Amino acid sequence: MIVADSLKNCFLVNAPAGSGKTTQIKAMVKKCILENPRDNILCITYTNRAADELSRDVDAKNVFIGTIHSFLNSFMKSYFSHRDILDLYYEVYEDKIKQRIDNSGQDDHIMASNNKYKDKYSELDFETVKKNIEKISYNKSPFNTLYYGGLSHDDLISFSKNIFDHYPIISKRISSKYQFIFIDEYQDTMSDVLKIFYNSVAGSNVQLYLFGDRMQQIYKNYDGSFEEQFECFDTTQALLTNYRSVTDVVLLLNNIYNDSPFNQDNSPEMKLLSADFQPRIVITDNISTSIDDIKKSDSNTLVLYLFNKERFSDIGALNLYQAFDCMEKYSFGKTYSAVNVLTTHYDDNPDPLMKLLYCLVEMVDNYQTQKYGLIVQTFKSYKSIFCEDGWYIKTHSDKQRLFNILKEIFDVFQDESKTISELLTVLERNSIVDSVYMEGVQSDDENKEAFNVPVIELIRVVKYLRNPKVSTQHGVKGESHDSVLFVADDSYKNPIVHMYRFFEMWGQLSISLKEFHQFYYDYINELSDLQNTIGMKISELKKDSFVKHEKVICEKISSILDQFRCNPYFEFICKERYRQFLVKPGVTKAKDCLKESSVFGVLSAYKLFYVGCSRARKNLTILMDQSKIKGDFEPQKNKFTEIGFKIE
Ligand SMILES: Nc1ncnc2c1ncn2[C@@H]1O[C@H](COP(=O)(O)OP(=O)(O)OP(=O)(O)O)[C@@H](O)[C@H]1O
Repeated sequence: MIVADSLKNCFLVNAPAGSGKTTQIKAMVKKCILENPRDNILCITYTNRAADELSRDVDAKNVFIGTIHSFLNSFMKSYFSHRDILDLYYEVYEDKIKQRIDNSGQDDHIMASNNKYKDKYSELDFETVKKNIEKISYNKSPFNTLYYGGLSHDDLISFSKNIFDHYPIISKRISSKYQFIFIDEYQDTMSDVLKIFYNSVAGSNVQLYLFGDRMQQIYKNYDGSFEEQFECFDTTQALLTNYRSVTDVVLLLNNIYNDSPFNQDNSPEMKLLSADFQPRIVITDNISTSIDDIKKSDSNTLVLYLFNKERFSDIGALNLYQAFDCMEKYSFGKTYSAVNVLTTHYDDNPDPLMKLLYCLVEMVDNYQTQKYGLIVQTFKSYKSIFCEDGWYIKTHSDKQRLFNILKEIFDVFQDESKTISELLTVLERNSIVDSVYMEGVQSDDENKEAFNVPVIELIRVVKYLRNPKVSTQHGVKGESHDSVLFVADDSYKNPIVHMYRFFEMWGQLSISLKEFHQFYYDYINELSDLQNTIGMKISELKKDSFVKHEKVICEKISSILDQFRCNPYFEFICKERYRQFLVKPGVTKAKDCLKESSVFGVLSAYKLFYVGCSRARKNLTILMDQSKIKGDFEPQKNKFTEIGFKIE
């Protein structure tokens, strides 16, 4: 491993909520431009929206602000037609290309795309594909177009990493081009991306800054494999002023963070303000009545709900939730959950089907309000989704044709009986969506369930998300409000949040994120080690497979018990289940004690609780459901009081 600490050119600025990280990056970029006008500056943001926000008043040619995809797309372009890189491409993708040519599963969509290729080039075999690809490109889509050298979102990153690993000289070109590199939201950045930059700049004079807050980690992009490198970063630059909240809330946040180097003081302006009441815990036996009462006393209260199955059910979008919730690609452990993809704006939506559908919902809105210019702009901005021949207007008749198509789409959305499948048929008939994109959406078997969902459910979710008075766990970041009401809730499936178990643990333990995270990563390493040994997921164990692997499983359980013997997190969350297994070993008990989600659920509750509280500028209320409280409430009550809440 390359050690950077002797060079002191890698900085990790982990700073709590409201400490002005985004503001600081902007200020540093501007300072760099002024002080080092000849230097090049690279600033990687997590979303396109964040990039737009950051670029708003930075206007200099030597600054690149964008997502990792837009950066790699621009940086790798010149290498993508190089012979050696093309050879690496064929090496990496040969099997996939050949499998697609063979189409042994007789997939209709693949057959159609193979025929299309043959129509164009008269034959289709691996050598022909090789002969015809002149360069590789990023196709800005979730799907690879491997016959044409097109890399999808995921493969742009994995293939670029492959290139950097094979050709360190190309990796070094990042550090010879950029003198300052900033990465925002490092906690949600893939380890591969962190490694690309770290490996490039270590040993150089380039200054690499990672900004973010581990406590606000939302996605499962980061897999814990950059921990050793983090140790080499200079962490002395701190942002310890909170510009968002009044003193009571900041003191509370410090207590939740429970890590003295990250203790914040609030700004002089915020010190002058005071809340209408001390942060409070309200315990109720009727959540919805209490929400109504609180909103009546302060109608501007922002209500933070856990977006879970019940919430989708309440807003009339249960079918949509269920269709996505059963998809393997959004199951527990994957980067995104069903809730992520259903609550993310189309700009940054990682799911191809939802990105397309939410784009259409917006177009339909614009159609209704006759903002046709905005519709054309959306078509233009998403060239990988929409087929230019379908929407391009040259003549009056093109205009009329497009208008008719929009009307047809609008009518589908107006009809409560129509399904997503019927909407897709309209799109296909009118060739408005790019054929590769449509093929990707249609041929993904996991989407089948979603095709039967009524389109009206999409509108209900979008409308709900637009309400400025409610927010979800994923919409929470970046927002703030004078009065916040955090509704404490559990969710045992997608998203996994064990809030009341977290409260119970908190009553008994002094929790710190660093130690809790470390335990989580160490623990899941053990679980994945076991899964690798038995060659299957623990959750898929059945009676016979358990018997087959019983010896290995029992050994692992004993070694985990030994390894985490004195770990307070393990003791609280897992130990009882392990004990039960030892009393009477069996498949159910084994699955029960080796469940990653029991640890993850409490960890995610801790982070969510912090993020929720941090959104309040002045008044903060936590609403707890009496019937969901776990264990003895007395120690929990003491904990809440000790950290700055009053209990009502
Ligand atoms: N130096 C500053 N002076 C005054 N106000 C500031 C300063 N820095 C940030 N702020 C304000 O404080 C608020 C929080 O800032 P910002 O969003 O940059 O923080 P953040 O650390 O990125 O937040 P979070 O991590 O909670 O999303 C914003 O309203 C911002 O305008």
